[in-house]
Order: sequence, then C-alpha cells, then structure tokens
Amino acid sequence: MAATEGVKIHPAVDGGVRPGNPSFGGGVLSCHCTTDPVAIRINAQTSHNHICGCSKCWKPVGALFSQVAVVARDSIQILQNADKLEVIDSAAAIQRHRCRDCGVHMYGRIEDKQHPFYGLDFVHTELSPDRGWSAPEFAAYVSSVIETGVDPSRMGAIRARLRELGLEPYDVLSPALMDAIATHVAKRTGTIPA
Ligand SMILES: N[C@@H](CCC(=O)N[C@@H](CSCO)C(=O)NCC(=O)O)C(=O)O
Ligand SMILES: [Zn+2]
Ligand SMILES: [Zn+2]
Repeated sequence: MAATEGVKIHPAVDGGVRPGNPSFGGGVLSCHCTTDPVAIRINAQTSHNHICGCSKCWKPVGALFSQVAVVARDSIQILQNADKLEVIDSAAAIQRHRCRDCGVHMYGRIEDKQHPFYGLDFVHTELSPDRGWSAPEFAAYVSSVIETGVDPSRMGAIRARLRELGLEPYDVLSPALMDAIATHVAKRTGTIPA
C-alpha cells in the first residue's frame, strides 16, 4: 500500500486540485447554519489560496488542514445576519470573524496598518457553491498540524500526499510570501529603500 493512501488533507483537494477560472469575479460565502446563515459577498477573485495546517484557521469537520485565500478588504460586503458574527481574538494579527452559532469563520481581517498583509482579508472559498475560485497553490504551516493532535509519525505521509497533489509543503508560508514579508519589514526599518 502506498504511504499516501488514505491520507485526507481537505475535501476541496482530496480528489485532486481543481484549477481556478482566471476570469471568475467573485461570489457569496455562507456559514453552515441551516436557518439564518451569515452570508458575505466577495466582489473579486481570490489570490494566494493555500492549504494551512495552523491551529487558528477554520477547518471543516474531519479535515486536517484549512483552505484559505486572500482578497482585498474593500471587496467584502456582509449581506445578511451580521449580528451573528463575533471576533475570536481581537489581539490576533488576523481577527477572525466567526458565526457564533455554527463556528464557521467568515473572514479574517488584519487591522494593524503596519502588518505586511494589511489590506487583505482571509476567506474560505469552499463556503461558496461556485467553482471558479483560485486554486490552492501550496501548503503552509504543515508541521503545525502536530499542535492540533496529529501524530508526528504521520508527517512523512502527509508531506508526501501534499506533494502528490502539487501542493509543496512549507512549515511557515511559501518562499514568495516570506520574501514579501521580509521586504516589507526591511523597507519599514529603512534597511532597503522604500
Ligand atoms: N503554530 C501556530 C501557527 C499559527 C500561525 O502563525 N498562523 C499563521 C497563518 S494563518 C493563514 O495562513 C498566521 O499568520 N497567523 C496569524 C494569526 O492567526 O493571527 C499554530 O498552529 O497555532
Ligand atoms: Zn452559522
Ligand atoms: Zn492558518
């Protein structure tokens, strides 16, 4: 039996990564409540979609990883049941707004203007019935799944499965995003010209 057989990452990728549609222009995300769901509209295609193993991002029941993408904050509009949204941790860099009834995270917002990703919101596009959203490109915070209870002996098979799916595993973010963060910091501190 192949080492990767039976390794489940996330329902959106377990059957293979579906390509996004570059001309897709957005859609509506809804929480899991069967009555009075929270709904938000995203008026743009997402970018930097990735699979995330960190303990803070929302994961569907049974999934080892989250799927999370970013979009400009001004492209998000709350359509209904905004009163059900609560911020999980207002001290966190990403302030995750979840439905207080079903627990689904509707969007994560960065309020710190100095943060390298200020201006971007984090969203889970599987909450939309549409298929054109940008595809996940890599896997982030992979070792962090151990913090959520995964046996460390499974990490070899998990990383192998991610590679099989074309989702290169990183233990923080991808090199491109880490470079963007470091460039932002170097410009802010004056190490390199802004
Ligand atoms: N080992 C920790 C990592 C948590 C973490 O740093 N998560 C990242 C990525 S979230 C989406 O890519 C992060 O930026 N967090 C900021 C925040 O959550 O406010 C763990 O697993 O908890
Ligand atoms: Zn809900
Ligand atoms: Zn995360």
